[in-house]
Amino acid sequence: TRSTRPQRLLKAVQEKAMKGDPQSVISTIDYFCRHSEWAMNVGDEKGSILDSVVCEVSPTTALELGTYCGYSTVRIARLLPPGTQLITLEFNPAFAAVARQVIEYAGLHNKVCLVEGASGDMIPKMREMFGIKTFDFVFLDHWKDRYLPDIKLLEGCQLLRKGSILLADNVICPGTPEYLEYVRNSPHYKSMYYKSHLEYTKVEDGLEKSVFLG
Ligand SMILES: Cc1ncnc2c1ncn2[C@@H]1O[C@H](/C=C/CNC(=O)c2cc(-c3ccc(F)cc3)cc(O)c2O)C[C@H]1O
Ligand SMILES: [Mg+2]
Repeated sequence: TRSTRPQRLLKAVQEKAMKGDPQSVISTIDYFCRHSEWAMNVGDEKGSILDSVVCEVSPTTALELGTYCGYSTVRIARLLPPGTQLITLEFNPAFAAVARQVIEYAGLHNKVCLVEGASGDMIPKMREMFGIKTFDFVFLDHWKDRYLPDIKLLEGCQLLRKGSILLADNVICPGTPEYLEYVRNSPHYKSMYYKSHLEYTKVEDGLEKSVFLG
């Protein structure tokens, strides 16, 4: 049967990127998505903004919602100092299988824990599974209608602390109107918008960074 797009993306990484070199894995995926097949990775332009926020926060504990092929997982994990951990949630086993191999190829498996499951089920289990007290940084890039319920769940499970940073992809395209309205109007968040473009296109999109105020 015909391969899937994530499988073809993985093949490009295994054939063209340098094993153990996260930057070459990132560049290979960006080249593949720009010149062969578009895929819904955060991409190089928004990825640079993601990099700058991760470096600014330099989180000890980080959570990613929606691994997909592991592109942003590699972007984040490559910037984390030793002893820190990125937990990434993915409920599609086929995507998780590709992501595991992309993360492994980049040599970042010791910094990443990919958990197969739905965010709504797994978030309440974070403390018991990982001994996590709170998350310093959360990257949201999963189903857009799950952004708002999941941050309310993070709040409810006391997994955010004063100063925790949320960074959300696609707040313009495809768009996350309920989420934006909430983080921009709630007294519990200070929010700012980073204008950019939809990955590999000229269409406007952006990232919303929100600081939890407690
Ligand atoms: C609840 C939950 N738990 C765990 N994993 C979850 C989950 N919901 C989705 N996931 C996983 O995250 C991934 C989903 C990501 C959803 N992202 C998107 O739908 C998405 C779509 C576009 C886009 C823009 C314009 C267009 F014309 C077409 C597409 C661009 C993007 O950057 C995106 O992230 C894969 C899925 O299995
Ligand atoms: Mg996205």
